[in-house]
Amino acid sequence: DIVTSSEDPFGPEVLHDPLPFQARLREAGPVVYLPTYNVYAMGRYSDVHAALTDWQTFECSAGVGLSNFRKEKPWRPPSLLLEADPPFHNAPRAVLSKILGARQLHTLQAQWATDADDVVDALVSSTLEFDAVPALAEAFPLRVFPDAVGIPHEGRERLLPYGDHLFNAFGPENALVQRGAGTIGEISGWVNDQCARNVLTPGGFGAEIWAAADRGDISHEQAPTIVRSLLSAGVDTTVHALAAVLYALASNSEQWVLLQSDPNLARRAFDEAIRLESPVQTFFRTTTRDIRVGGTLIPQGEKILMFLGSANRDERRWQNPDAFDLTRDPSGHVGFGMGIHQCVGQHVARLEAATVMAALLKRVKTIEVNGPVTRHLNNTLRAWESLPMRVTLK
Ligand code: HEM
Ligand SMILES: O=C(O)c1ccc(C2CC2)cc1
Repeated sequence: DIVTSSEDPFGPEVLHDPLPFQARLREAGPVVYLPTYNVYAMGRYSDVHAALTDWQTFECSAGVGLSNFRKEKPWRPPSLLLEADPPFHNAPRAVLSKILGARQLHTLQAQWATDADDVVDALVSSTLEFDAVPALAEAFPLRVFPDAVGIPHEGRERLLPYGDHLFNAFGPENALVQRGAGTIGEISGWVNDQCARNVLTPGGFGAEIWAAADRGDISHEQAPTIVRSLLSAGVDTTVHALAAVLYALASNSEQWVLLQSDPNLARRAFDEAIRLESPVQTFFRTTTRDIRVGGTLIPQGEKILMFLGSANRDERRWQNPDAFDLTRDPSGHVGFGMGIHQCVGQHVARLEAATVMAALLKRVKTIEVNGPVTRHLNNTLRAWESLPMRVTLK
């Protein structure tokens, strides 16, 4: 009674345009076995949501990529949050929840608003036609986030390639992973060096993690790996999420007009863009026991591939799922995950996006796509290579 599919979700065709495959996956049933990778795939919202919120049955400590850490050595020491389960997950999670919580970010809000105004003003005073990927989606997070973490300025250009390889490495060892393999050793060494106490600026997120170790909330051995979590999860994700919301607004001019009439819709616009594009497309879990899903018995110890992007466009859960619609309530989307591992940095991401959109709304009258949009292929990220845009000013 096992439904199977011989399609390759990590091949270039599906990575380039995942929507047709995801529609077939949802149609085929709650669980579809993919013999190509010996994994069980879920594409429907209800099944993905159920797996994300049942951490006892669908564990993370065997890794949240294709590789099973119980059978293969991880390419880097496991994350103490992402690749950990209770009880080991609890303390590191509590520490980051406190440091990255919405309340803490008020001090950053004013500074980031100024940074966003500076980036937008400098851009539109030099040109009204630009590629939004380098000019905004990369420029703003790389200007504000490394400083918020408190790492030195030297070598920050390594952050994007580090994240690109990290997200590729959750998938199979295909050409995308091989492309990064040559430089990841040097890049990882640099990333690990940025997690040391003595290089981190006082008051930054990194120093706060070390202060939590001084309080005994975590151990000093754990502190650098938790700083590494910020540098791993906090850059490429926000870059491609920002590109997603800029693309959505530029290609749905009536939604841009709606946003201009009510700037408070900016946060909803970001979450709706994350629902629609799902910058983080997929993650895995490993079953801790035999479990029946739909009509399929999944044995213990099997890898489950959850398609967050598919769940976020499931017609069983969303009306007119493929529309970017600021009148819809996007809450409940799984673009930040769900349950005990739900993105602990989501408030940071939302603040970055809200400040950029506020700065654009102040200066820009119209925004439109002004040339071919190209994608950057990655095993896990729905990522952008180029987003040519044209704006007019107020
Ligand atoms: C729009 C940007 C972002 C997206 C789409 C995103 C997405 C996600 C998703 C889907 C998960 C759950 C992974 C799973 O269940 O296996 C997650 C977890 C996580 N995210 Fe984010 N993230 C974003 C930004 C950030 C930022 C800015 C930070 C740090 C400041 C961050 C730090 C983390 C960490 C540490 C975890 C692991 C949480 C845990 O396992 O308890 N993320 N994120
Ligand atoms: O803790 C980490 O290293 C980590 C790495 C990547 C992510 C993805 C989901 C955003 C989350 C956490």
